[in-house]
Amino acid sequence: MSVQTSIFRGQPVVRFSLPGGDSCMVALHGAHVLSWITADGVERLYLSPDARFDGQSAIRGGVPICWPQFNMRGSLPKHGFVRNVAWHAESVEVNGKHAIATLSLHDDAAMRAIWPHSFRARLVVALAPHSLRIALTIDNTGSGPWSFAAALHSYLRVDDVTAAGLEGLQGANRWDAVRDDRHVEVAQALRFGSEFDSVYASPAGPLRLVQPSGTLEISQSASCTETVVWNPGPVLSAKLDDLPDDGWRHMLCVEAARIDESVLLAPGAQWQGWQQLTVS
Ligand SMILES: O=P(O)(O)OC[C@H]1O[C@@H](O)[C@H](O)[C@@H](O)[C@@H]1O
Repeated sequence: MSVQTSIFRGQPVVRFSLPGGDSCMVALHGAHVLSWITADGVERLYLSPDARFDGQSAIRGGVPICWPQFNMRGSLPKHGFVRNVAWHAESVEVNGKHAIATLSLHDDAAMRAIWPHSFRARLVVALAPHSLRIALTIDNTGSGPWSFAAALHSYLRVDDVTAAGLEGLQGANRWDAVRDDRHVEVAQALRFGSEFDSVYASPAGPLRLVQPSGTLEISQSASCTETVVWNPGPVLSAKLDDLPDDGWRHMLCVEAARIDESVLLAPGAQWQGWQQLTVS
């Protein structure tokens, strides 16, 4: 059965919702989750009003999928190439209190020209009351092993990032990419206001994004061994032409990632990584 799509800013999207009112929208381009609105009408993801929707560029906001490379750590385009191509909408199932959308991507000649491996990627977006779970599954469909990095690069919407705190990383090993400095995190709650770009060794427990308006719990699979926290701050925000100058104030990226030790996947083997967001 084919999946019904609609058009959002010129691009095909899949929309689904629960009887209680929670809803979600996913672009086929990049299998990019663009919106998650809870039943109280609150949008939980940040999507830049200046994001490019040209069917080629990475979309600024929502949940970009970074794969098979993180950032510039390799010879591929920044954050890999799957956020720049159209995925296939496989299915949307709504049953009772849950809705699940599945999108997939297979290697093709254009991808093999820059990364000569056979793979299948699948993104499962599961919506439940007050929660969203995004799971990326990678299969090696080729005849030799290959390795990759990955990140679910979620842009969480915040009312004012300077009034928010991110709890749960105290005691975690941190690489501060802005200062190129490694240390153990001492802060009970991270605070934001200038450029923040750090890779943390993932703690065992969930993180909490605490705002005056409420708290979002963020958890991730053990297979995602790092958590990236990114906010461009006012100076970098002004330089990014697909983000308004004050965009930094309304977003915080908390990314479930696999970076420092890449995954080595044997032929026929499978890997999965997920992030779950829960409004508490
Ligand atoms: O602008 P892009 O390619 O989407 O990347 C945004 C940011 O993504 C974060 O994951 C990185 O830690 C940052 O260094 C990077 O700037």
